[in-house]
Amino acid sequence: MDDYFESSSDKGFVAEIEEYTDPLPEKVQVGGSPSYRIERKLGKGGFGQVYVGRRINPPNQNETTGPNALQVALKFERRSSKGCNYRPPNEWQVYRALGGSHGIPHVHFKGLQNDYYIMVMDMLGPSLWDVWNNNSQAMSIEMVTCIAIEAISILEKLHSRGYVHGDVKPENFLLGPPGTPDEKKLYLVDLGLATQWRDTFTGCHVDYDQRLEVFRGTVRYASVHAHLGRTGSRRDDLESLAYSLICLIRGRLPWQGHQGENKNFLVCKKKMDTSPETLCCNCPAPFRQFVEYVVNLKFDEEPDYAKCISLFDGIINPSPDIRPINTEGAKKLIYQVGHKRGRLMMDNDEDDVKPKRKVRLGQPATQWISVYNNRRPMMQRYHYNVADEKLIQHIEKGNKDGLFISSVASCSNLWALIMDAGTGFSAQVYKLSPTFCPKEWIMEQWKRNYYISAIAGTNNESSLIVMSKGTKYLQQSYKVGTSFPSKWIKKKWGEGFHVTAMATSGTKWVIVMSRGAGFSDQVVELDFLYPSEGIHRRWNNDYCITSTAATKDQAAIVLSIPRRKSTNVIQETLRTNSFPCTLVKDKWKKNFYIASLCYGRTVA
Ligand SMILES: Nc1ncnc2c1ncn2[C@@H]1O[C@H](COP(=O)(O)OP(=O)(O)OP(=O)(O)O)[C@@H](O)[C@H]1O
Repeated sequence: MDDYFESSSDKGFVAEIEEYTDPLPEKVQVGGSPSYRIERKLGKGGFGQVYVGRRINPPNQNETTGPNALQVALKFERRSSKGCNYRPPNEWQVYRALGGSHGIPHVHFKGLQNDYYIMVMDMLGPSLWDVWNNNSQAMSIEMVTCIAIEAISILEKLHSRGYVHGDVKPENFLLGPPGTPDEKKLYLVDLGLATQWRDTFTGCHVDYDQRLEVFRGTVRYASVHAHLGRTGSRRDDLESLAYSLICLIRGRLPWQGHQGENKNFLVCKKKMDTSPETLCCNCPAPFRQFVEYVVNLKFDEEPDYAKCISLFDGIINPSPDIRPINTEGAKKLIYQVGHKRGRLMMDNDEDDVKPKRKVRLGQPATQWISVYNNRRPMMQRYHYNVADEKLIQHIEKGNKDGLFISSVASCSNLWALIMDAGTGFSAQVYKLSPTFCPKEWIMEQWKRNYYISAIAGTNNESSLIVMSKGTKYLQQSYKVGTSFPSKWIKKKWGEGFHVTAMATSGTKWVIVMSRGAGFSDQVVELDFLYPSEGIHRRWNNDYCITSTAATKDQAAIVLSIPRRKSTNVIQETLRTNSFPCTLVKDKWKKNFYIASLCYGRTVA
């Protein structure tokens, strides 16, 4: 029997900066391109590095863009880098699909030379981050407004081709080369993290998933869903754009400055805790409305790009010619949509962009989360607000009536106890312990073939552990951590274990995993609020909730597919400020019985 007591140090995946030791080739010529000499460095990112390439034998005519241009941008990625892993970079394929479409630079040649994958692309100008930085770290509202509407149109185009960018940020928006007719044009570069939101063959939206251990993107601008490892979709690019715009106006985002191994968690928590009003203070109202709209988008919802653009109508200079950024793309988009509807401009009053529900109010709420399973009638009993010394009475009475404990939870250091006749257990022991998880006692019971079947912890570290005989489990293991141990769970899934119980104590988590749990698959929904959308999507895919736990910051819901498909469970959930006494009775009348219970974070 193995157990784990170390605190977890799970960190999201962040692109690692690579240091290059191999020299770059002196002369670049790939895929039938002209030969270039490498000049100054343009920038260095996560995986690649970008240089100016100047033609060695330039033709007489001086072209600024296109395959014959005198100067090009050369993006190098080492073959052995993490991003490539001896295969052409993902970015190549995305540029093949998108290069040259509105707001995406042309890639003219690409190929492998020496140890490098090299991409030859149109040379562009400074990034928005450079412009902001060179202007004493400031940018006018007028400029940011133009960027907003043009960037939305670029994203619309990119999304319409089935891709999401995955790393929208000021550093990845470039202007055209200074002193050329394109100097006011906006471009989006770095397609290295782009993924498809639409399946090429079926044309359907890709499936929703949450893989907590995966983080791709840039912490400062990442959407909350990206932090939480959810499959990227169109809403994420728009959320990152919103953060980029606010950062350009305000110079700073409220979640900057966090460091250390918990950075990802703290930044994400702050994003959830910051209301659109607070985030957008000192910004014109359309920016707040844009934030409210994008943070409320569903996973597969098609954003209304034209409406987003029209939010900024009132604060943009009506004359496009004197705008600091070329907004041709935005104009075209509004025109197309207007045309479809038989008019040129959107009528803002008709159906305004309003959030359907407010998910981020900046006020954390803590509630009871109770889960009910539809099953054959049985006796179930609940007790709540139970003090330590009263526990024994309730448990003994329940046992006498043929009931075993099925769930336990804690609120304000008092216990909630669910006992019922349908557990299938043959014997049960419990321990009320002043420490979170009393290792010796648990090991002792494991030796006697009892397995943990329910567990709860209070804010002051005491815990109630229930261990039972007659479970299906073959082996059990648990881990206590100061953050949700997603990596450990993933590892144990690989060894045939499934989560069978969870609890929290303050900010600590304990996860119990068992072999032989009778599940064919399992997923975790973790969020800074009750993950309603994720739960519904999982329910639609035959998962049902099998464990819940929450801290004052986060709620974790484990959902599983039973191995025996005949077990067709119908589930309902409730979130209530006080213990749902009368509601439970209503559920019983309909043959729904409490299957899981916890107290913690529900809405932000
Ligand atoms: N076509 C271009 N013309 C001019 N400068 C460019 C061009 N492409 C990239 N750059 C510069 O190089 C920087 C890094 O490029 P890019 O983002 O494509 O690389 P990356 O390694 O994928 O970076 P990261 O993933 O960290 O954002 C950009 O921020 C920009 O300053």
